[in-house]
Amino acid sequence: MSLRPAAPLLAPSLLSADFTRLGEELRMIESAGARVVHVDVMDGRFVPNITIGLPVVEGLRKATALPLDCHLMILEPLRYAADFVKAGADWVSIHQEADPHLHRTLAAIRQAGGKAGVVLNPGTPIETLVDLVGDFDFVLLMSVNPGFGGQSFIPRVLDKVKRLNALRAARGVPFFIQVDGGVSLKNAAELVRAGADCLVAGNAVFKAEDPKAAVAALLREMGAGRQA
Ligand SMILES: O=C(CO)[C@H](O)[C@H](O)COP(=O)(O)O
Ligand SMILES: [Co+2]
Repeated sequence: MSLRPAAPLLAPSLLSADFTRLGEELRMIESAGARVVHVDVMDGRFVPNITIGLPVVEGLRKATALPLDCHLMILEPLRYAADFVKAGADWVSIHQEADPHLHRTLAAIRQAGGKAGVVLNPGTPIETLVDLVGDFDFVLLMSVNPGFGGQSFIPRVLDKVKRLNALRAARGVPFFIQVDGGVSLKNAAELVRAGADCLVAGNAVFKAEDPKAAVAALLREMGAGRQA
């Protein structure tokens, strides 16, 4: 049994998209080959920014068949996590740093029918997840401090991906590893080689001169990383 999905996934982050044309942006990434959409939900409390909420997720659900990956950067995620699944999210991830009751919130996401993920800020060690292995479907490693798109990748996260990959192999449990923040053509292959299965990219896709070509180029790099 492989512990990783068949092919690495690219999840363009709508945070960097044109919010006046979200339907078109979805169609563009879909036709370019993206198979997941990343949706950054921020509450202005856990992070210093406010973005998307439940009504927008409901709208996105009607506009695309792609899985919606909702990254909740909110305090007290248990209050809303199942509601995001009901609104149309397929994957819901919650921050380790925002929730003292991770086990309960992960169970609520799964019970609502979603894939449950835990997110770790750059400074939060992977060892904090050891006693939850089996209770989540994926781990999202932040490679920037959450709150804003367009920041620079923090290089030491690469080693964190490797260590999480080793932990997965040692435990033999098939969760997938996602990386979010500052992903670009410069680091995509290396991240996949280190063990990442899903890369989130905002600016590298939507702020590129040719976003469709950027998706294709990132997917190519990721494929090369998997083969290496
Ligand atoms: O969670 C996030 C920020 O908190 C975003 O998903 C992330 O920053 C993606 O944007 P970029 O690829 O431009 O860094
Ligand atoms: Co995100």
